[in-house]
Amino acid sequence: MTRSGLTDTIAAIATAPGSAGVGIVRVSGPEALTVADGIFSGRRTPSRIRGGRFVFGQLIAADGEVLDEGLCLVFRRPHSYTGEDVAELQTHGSPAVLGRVLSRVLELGARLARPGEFTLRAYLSGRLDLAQAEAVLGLVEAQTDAARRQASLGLSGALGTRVARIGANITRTLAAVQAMLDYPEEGVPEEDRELPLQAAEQDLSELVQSARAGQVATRGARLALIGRPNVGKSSLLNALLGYERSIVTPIPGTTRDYLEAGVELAGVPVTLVDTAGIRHTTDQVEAAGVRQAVALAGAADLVLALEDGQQPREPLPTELPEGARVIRVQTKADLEPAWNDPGALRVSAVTGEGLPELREAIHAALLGDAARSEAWLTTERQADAARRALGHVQAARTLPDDLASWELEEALRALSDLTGRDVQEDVVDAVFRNFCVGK
Ligand SMILES: Nc1nc2c(c(=O)[nH]1)N(C=O)[C@@H](CNc1ccc(C(=O)N[C@@H](CCC(=O)O)C(=O)O)cc1)CN2
Ligand SMILES: Nc1nc2c(ncn2[C@@H]2O[C@H](COP(=O)(O)OP(=O)(O)OP(=O)(O)O)[C@@H](O)[C@H]2O)c(=O)[nH]1
Ligand SMILES: [Mg+2]
Repeated sequence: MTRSGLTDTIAAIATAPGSAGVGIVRVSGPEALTVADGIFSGRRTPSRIRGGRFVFGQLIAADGEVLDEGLCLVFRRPHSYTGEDVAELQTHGSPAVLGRVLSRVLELGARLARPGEFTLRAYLSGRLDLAQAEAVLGLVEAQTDAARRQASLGLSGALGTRVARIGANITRTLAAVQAMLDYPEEGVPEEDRELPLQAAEQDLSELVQSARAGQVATRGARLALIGRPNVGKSSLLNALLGYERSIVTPIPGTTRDYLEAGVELAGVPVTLVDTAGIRHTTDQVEAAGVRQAVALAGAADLVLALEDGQQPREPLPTELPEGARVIRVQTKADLEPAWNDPGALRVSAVTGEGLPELREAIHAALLGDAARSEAWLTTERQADAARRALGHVQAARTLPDDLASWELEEALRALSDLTGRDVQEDVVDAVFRNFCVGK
């Protein structure tokens, strides 16, 4: 996508394909209002409508046929989403009406917008930074409330504010370091050099940690139920789902193959994975299931490690993968417990006791403090920039002044990549390629 096309007037259907009460064709660019003049007939022609106002009228084809009745809503630059003149033609929302309106608009001189081009123009006119543009995409694609929430925070510019604060701290240290290099005899108070950098490091590492939660909220998480045979894995999966998905019997070794089911937990799309009970066995089929269970635990974002609350404790014959996030669960809480461990959540799949606490713990493990955070990193591109900035800040804290100064400059460059103020064109193109036409 080149930036030279900004003199073009672009148009697209802005609403989803299919039938709906209302549909919108959006036109943006220097000729937007004169293009709208050619199709819309009402009390005022579009180029005479004031910004922020709408007029009711008819949409007219080239041969004079009335295509539909509708509204023309006008925005005047720079007070529009794109920062350009914009006319919205709001019609009844059928593909037939919208298709005719769009082709008339194209005949009148607009060109079909490329994917994301309206938002690209908002970015190029300085109305949105790149992280906000990514948040727009997140809002359009949000499938859950958690995804919507973080995208909405991103669009508000909260991330930009936070990044600016980090940048200001790094700049303060950079100034102090450079002053020390230039006038070594004068000396610089430690709080001007060390404290802002500490704050920046703290802020950046929180941001980097929020990236995992941000991606979990958008893409969802895999949660594996692991434990010895008969501890109640399949029963707990069914209880979390609210329906009988997995077979439950009193016979140990009931689940042999793994099984997946989707559910929304605390606003996050979660895939629950039921697995074979882990034990040493000579049965080849069961042994394959056991190997699979261990592998599934390794691939999961979170492991629920279940132990039978009513049986004497017996450790798993295999170690859980290193680094796995684990919630320990003591099952069958409705029965007399055979052991006590404050580190395990007591849950009953039969009475539902402990389920709310378990859901809460899952939410906390998946989203953690990021759930309350002011701004999250939502894309791998942002996470990468934040990690690079953090690496340079950490390096600067250990290096002598001349080298530290270079690291700090690199950190500032990585930060500006994050919100995308002066980034390379190919980075911008990669972001907007993911959009749909009309956004
Ligand atoms: N009909 C319609 N609904 C929509 C959009 C749209 O383009 N059209 N949006 C598109 O994504 C979103 C809203 N985003 C928008 C952001 C800024 C402006 C805008 O005109 N801003 C001007 C004027 C502000 C004001 O009057 O207070 C400005 O900021 O100067 C419009 C929509 C969601 N709903
Ligand atoms: N009272 C009580 N019984 C439970 C509870 N959860 C499971 N059970 C019983 O424990 C037995 C085993 O339950 P499952 O859910 O099949 O256990 P599992 O861990 O999936 O077992 P495998 O698939 O064989 O590894 C069944 O008889 C269940 O009815 C519970 O919370 N309370
Ligand atoms: Mg089972």
